Amino acid sequence: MRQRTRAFALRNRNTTITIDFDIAALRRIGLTHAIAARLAIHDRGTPARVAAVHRNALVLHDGTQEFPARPHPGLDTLPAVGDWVLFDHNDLGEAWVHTLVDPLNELARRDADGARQRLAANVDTALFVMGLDGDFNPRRLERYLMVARSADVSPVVVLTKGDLVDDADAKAAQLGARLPPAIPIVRVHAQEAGAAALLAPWTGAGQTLVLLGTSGVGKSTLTNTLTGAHQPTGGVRKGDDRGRHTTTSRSLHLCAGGACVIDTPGLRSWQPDGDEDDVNAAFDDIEALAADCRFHDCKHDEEPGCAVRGAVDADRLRNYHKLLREVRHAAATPLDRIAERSKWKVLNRMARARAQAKRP
Ligand SMILES: Nc1nc2c(ncn2[C@@H]2O[C@H](COP(=O)(O)OP(=O)(O)OP(=O)(O)O)[C@@H](O)[C@H]2O)c(=O)[nH]1
Ligand SMILES: [Zn+2]
Repeated sequence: MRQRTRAFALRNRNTTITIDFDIAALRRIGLTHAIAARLAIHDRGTPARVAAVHRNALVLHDGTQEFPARPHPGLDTLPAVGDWVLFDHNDLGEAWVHTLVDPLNELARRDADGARQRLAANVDTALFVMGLDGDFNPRRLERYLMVARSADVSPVVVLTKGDLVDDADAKAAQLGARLPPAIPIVRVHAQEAGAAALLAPWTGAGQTLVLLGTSGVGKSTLTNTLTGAHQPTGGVRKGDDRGRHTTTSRSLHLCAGGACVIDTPGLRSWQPDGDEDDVNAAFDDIEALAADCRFHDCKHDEEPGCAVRGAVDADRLRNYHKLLREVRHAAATPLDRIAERSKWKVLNRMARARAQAKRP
C-alpha cells in the first residue's frame, strides 16, 4: 500500500472522525474548501474524484493516480465525471464507491425518454467549442448557454477551425453582435500552443472546466493542447489509456496550468434540462429590453412600441421563443403526456357517441 498522510480530522457531533485525506494531492484534482466541507460530513471511505465513466465502471483519481472502481448498487444516483465520491476496498482489493458527495453543481440533459442524464459535476467553466466551419450554429450555442446558466456554470465560447474557412471573421463578428457582451468568445487554433495561453484565464489551479460541443469540433485536440500531452504533468492519463474509451465516455485530465479539464464525447441531441426561468435567465438581454415594451405582455412579434424587436438579433429572438416552447413541453412529464392523450381519447370517443346518438 502507498503511504498516505492522515491530514484531515473533523469534529462531527462530538466524535472526532478521520477520513484519509491527502489535501495536497486532492487539490491537484480540484479540491476546494466547499468540496472539503461536503466530504467532511461523511465518516467512512477514501475520497476520490471521478475521472471517467464507462458503462458499468468508473475510473477514479485520488490526486496521485487513476484506478478502476465500481459504483455500489445501493447508490441512487450514478456518479458523473467531476463528482467527488468515497470508496472502500473489498476483500478482493476492488474499489467500490459507496458515497456520492453532494455536488456543487452539475450539467445535465434530457434523453429521448425525458430521463435526466448527468454529464459532468462540480464544474466552474464550460467551454462551448464550436467550429467556424460547417459546425457554426448560433442557435445550438444559445441552447448550450442556457444549460450553463441553469447549472450555474460560467460559459466561454471557443471558436475553432477559423483557419479552414474564408468567412471566419464575419461569423465571429456576427456571433459577438448576437450574444450578450458578458459572454467571453475566444478564437483558437486548437492544435497550437497559443490556444492554451488564450484560455489561461479559466485554466488556473483549482478550476474545473468541461468541454462541450458536437463531434469533431476539436475538443480532444484542445484537451491535448491544454494538458500539454508531451509534458510530464503528474496525473495526466498515460498515452496507452487514451483511445480505448475516449469517444464513448467523459474523462478528466489535468491541465498544465493546474486546472482539471473534462473532455466529453460529441453530443448529438441536446434536450436542455431547464425550465422557463432558465431560458429567461439565458436571454436576460431580451428580458431587460422588454421592460420598455409598450405592452407588458408583449410577444415582441408585431406589437407596436416593442423595444426588443430590432434591438435583438431576429434569429436570437426566434430561438428564445422556440426554447420557451420546448421547456414548456418538457415540463409535462411523460406521465402527464399519457394522461393528456388518454383524456383526449375519452373526449373524442364521447363526441363520436354524441354525434352517433343525434343521427336519425
Ligand atoms: N485546422 C484545424 N483543425 C482542427 C482544429 N481543431 C480541431 N481540428 C481537427 O479536427 C479533427 C477533429 O478534432 P477532435 O479533437 O478529434 O474533435 P472532438 O471534438 O474531440 O471530436 P469527438 O471526440 O468526436 O467529440 C482533428 O483532425 C483535429 O486535428 C482547428 O482549430 N483547426
Ligand atoms: Zn416587445
